Amino acid sequence: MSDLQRDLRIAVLGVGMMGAFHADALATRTKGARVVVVNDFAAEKAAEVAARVGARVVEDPIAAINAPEVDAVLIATPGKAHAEQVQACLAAGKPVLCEKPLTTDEESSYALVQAEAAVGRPLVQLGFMRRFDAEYAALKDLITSGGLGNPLLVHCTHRNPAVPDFFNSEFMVRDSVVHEVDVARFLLDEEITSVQVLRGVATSSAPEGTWDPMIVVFETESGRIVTDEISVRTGVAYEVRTEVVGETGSAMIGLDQSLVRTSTDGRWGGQITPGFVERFGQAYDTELQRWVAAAKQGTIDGPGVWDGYAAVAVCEAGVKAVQTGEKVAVALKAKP
Ligand SMILES: NC(=O)c1ccc[n+]([C@@H]2O[C@H](COP(=O)([O-])OP(=O)(O)OC[C@H]3O[C@@H](n4cnc5c(N)ncnc54)[C@H](O)[C@@H]3O)[C@@H](O)[C@H]2O)c1
Ligand SMILES: O[C@H]1[C@H](O)[C@@H](O)[C@H](O)[C@@H](O)[C@H]1O
Repeated sequence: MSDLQRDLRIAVLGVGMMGAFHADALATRTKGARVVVVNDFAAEKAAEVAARVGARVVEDPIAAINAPEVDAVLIATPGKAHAEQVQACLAAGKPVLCEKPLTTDEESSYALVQAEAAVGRPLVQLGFMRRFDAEYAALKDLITSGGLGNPLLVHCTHRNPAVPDFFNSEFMVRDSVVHEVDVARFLLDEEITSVQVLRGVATSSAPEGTWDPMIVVFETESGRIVTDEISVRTGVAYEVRTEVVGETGSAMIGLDQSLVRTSTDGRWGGQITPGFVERFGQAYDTELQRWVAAAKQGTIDGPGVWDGYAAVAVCEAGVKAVQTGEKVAVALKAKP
């Protein structure tokens, strides 16, 4: 049987909330894929997921990547573990789907850009799943086809109902705002050149010293402005909206994607998606299916290592902007 005919054999690293979701999707909903190795620092989580998907546990993450039966790797460990694990995938020449953020600092992200360039082919795909969401794809098509005229402004809203206390303002930028950084780059097809963060009154549920919500303002190479409201403790639901204002029209997505309006007892109402799995379920599945098909051919099909690096560089400037209240310039290094 040729490589393209048999299932892609995957190692999943980190089977917490996101990794367990991806492992189940690979095992049950993705064509041509098989999870053969599971790794997690928490042995009981690894054992539970491995038993469910019919894989074996490998206790060391680097050994899991290098296991001879593994063709490709999905990394869903926390961001601070990504640099070493993605490097190991590149060293082994194995395609990898790495959850965002690529790493937690610009230098280590750029080292991965260089390491992939040394390999000579794209192997690293980033988990910016919004690019695979039907609404974001339609918005991108509308812009590309000229349906809004020249895009002038992008307004984003990103609200999570609740997060753990370690989610301080810096983490909000690196882990949450990173999605809008990629959305802006994807929709406008240009780099971000500066970041400013407006820090207002914080919600009483935020820990001392954490600005939640914040308004992040980006400028792009051509001078366009992108705004992002990031709120992670609304206590309400998962709300992700994006509006593009162009010269001849505007378009907004995420308004009521799952809002089934019901009318009973003289009242009307609906439900907002409670979390990212409900909102982006289709996007995660499409992302995985396309990655599996590409990885079988030894490549990627989606945002790559440069997109991961650029997003981390913008977020690093964003962290400085949070700390200082100043507008901070983004200077990307050379693209190999
Ligand atoms: N694309 C999305 O919408 C989305 C949603 C949620 C999380 N994420 C990303 O997925 C990643 C994981 O987030 P999560 O919410 O699932 O976190 P989590 O804490 O629920 O899970 C992380 C798991 O990794 C394990 N782990 C930690 N360090 C490890 C290491 N060095 N090697 C092996 N295992 C290790 C932990 O024991 C834990 O089980 C993060 O990068 C996060 O930003 C993306
Ligand atoms: O890791 C999660 C995930 O990326 C979600 O999509 C985002 O809404 C959260 O803010 C973030 O913390």
